[in-house]
Order: sequence, then C-alpha cells, then structure tokens
Amino acid sequence: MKRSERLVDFTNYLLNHPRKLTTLSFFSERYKAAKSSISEDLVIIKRIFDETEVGTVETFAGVSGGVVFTPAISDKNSQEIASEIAALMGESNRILPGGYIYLSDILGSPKNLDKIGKIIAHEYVGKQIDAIMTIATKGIPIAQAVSSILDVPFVIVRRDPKVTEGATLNVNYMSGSSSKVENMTLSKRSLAPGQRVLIVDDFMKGGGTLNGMKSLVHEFDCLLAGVAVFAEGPFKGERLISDYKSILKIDSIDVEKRSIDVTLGNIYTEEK
Ligand SMILES: O=P(O)(O)OC[C@H]1C[C@H](OP(=O)(O)OP(=O)(O)O)[C@H](O)[C@@H]1O
Repeated sequence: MKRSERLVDFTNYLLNHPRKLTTLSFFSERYKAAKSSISEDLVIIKRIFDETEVGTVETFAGVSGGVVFTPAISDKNSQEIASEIAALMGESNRILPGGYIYLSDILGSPKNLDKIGKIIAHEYVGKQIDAIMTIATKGIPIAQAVSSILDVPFVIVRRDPKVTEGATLNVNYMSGSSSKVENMTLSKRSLAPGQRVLIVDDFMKGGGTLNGMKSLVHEFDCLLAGVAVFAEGPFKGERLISDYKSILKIDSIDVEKRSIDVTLGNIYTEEK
C-alpha cells in the first residue's frame, strides 16, 4: 500500500475509533509497513489534525503503548457553533407556556447533536469520565452524542420505574420549577461504585432535576465528573444547583412580545 493510500485508511481508522488505544504493531501488520513508517505517518496525521482542529493524536511508548485519537474542537470553534445555535433559538415561534421553549428540532438534528456533543466533551478533555448520566427524555440524544465522542456508555434516569430496568435505586428531589417533591429512578445495573459520572441534560430551570441526578451519583457511590446542560432557562427563584456548565443561556422570554433573549452560556462567559 502506498503511503498516500495508507494515510487515507489510517486517518479513517483513527476517526472511527475515538479514545481507543491501538498499538503500532496493529498498524504495522494492517499496512504491512515498518513501525518507523507508521510513526512517520502519525507525525503527518497529528500535524494536520492539529492544524485543522479535528482533534489530538497522542502516542504512548512502551509495551502497552500505542496511539490514541481524541476528537476535539477549539475554544473558537466551540463558541462559533454555540453562537449559530443561539441564533436558531432566538426564533419567537419557539415560546411554550411555563417558560420553556421548543428545542426538539434543534436537538433532533444529528449535525447539531454532534456539535453539542463535541462542545460538552471539549470541556472535559483530559478528565477521567466513565459514564454519562441523563434523564429521560429530551436529555437522551445529548447524552448519546457526548458518550459516542468520549466513547463511554450513557445511563438513562427515569421519572417512572419500569419493569424492564430490573432492581432500581430511587431518590426524591425538589423540582425547582414545580417546587414539589418528585422521584427519579435508575437501574442498579447502570453504574458501579467509584465510576466518574458526567451528568448532562437538555434544559435547566430551577436545577432540581440536575440536583436529583447529583444525589443519584452519590447514592451509587460514584464520583461526579461534572454537570453540563445545553441551555439554562430564566429562573427567578433560588437555583438548586450552582456548579454546572451551560452552552446557552435564555435570559428572558417575553410571551407578549414573543421574543426570546438567548446568550452564550457560562462555558463562554466564566473564567476557565
Ligand atoms: O431544572 P428543572 O426545574 O428541574 O427543570 C429541568 C427539567 C425539566 C425538563 O424535562 P421535562 O420536559 O419535564 O421532561 P422530558 O425531558 O421527558 O421532556 C428538562 O428536560 C429538564 O429535565
């Protein structure tokens, strides 16, 4: 196989195996090429991936060494994407009763989900994450997007127990939006003690749902790697959570004027 042909397949392999350690011998065998040629290929791929902000290619020496590709986007690219989606969200026909806005078209678009997944994953590059947690229903596509980029499983918390979940662990939580006690449940098979869990959801108002998921992480004897939401909505009361990252922030919704004021979330507005 010529170097140019090898580079195409090599690049494709890395893109399709994010965050997976693959040995140089595997590539040497695959391409019937010397490890020195494989290493030279990697220098080229690494440089181009860096220059075009596709992600990072790390090589690790030693017996258990190899190469790992981690998809990534730059801060600049992340902010550009967030601004594009913010413009979409400002459309007045999205206003729903109760201070929510219609997001399903945005969160139903595979391209947007891939971008949202990359933005959230970008905030946790270099951090150990073993699982993504979200709550049914609208958080699920976001969790799936982040989990496929980080190549870790995602677990779905429910508000109503299902027999198909087997034994479950439940917690009560204060829902800030409705200021009443609610319950959420997760199959006991979902997480193992000590796992580092990233919580994601589509939307936050009072923060009670996120807080409930934080207490679930604790009940499973797991560690909280972080909390990220696609958008935080306007909320007048005392928020039940403060340590979260948001991509977008809805500052105000004026039903009469049918206007939504959307700005960039704290990922972009708070000190890194
Ligand atoms: O910050 P809080 O005040 O707790 O509210 C945020 C909740 C409410 C809403 O879910 P729902 O629309 O109730 O449920 P689903 O996602 O199934 O549509 C949203 O997806 C978050 O999960």
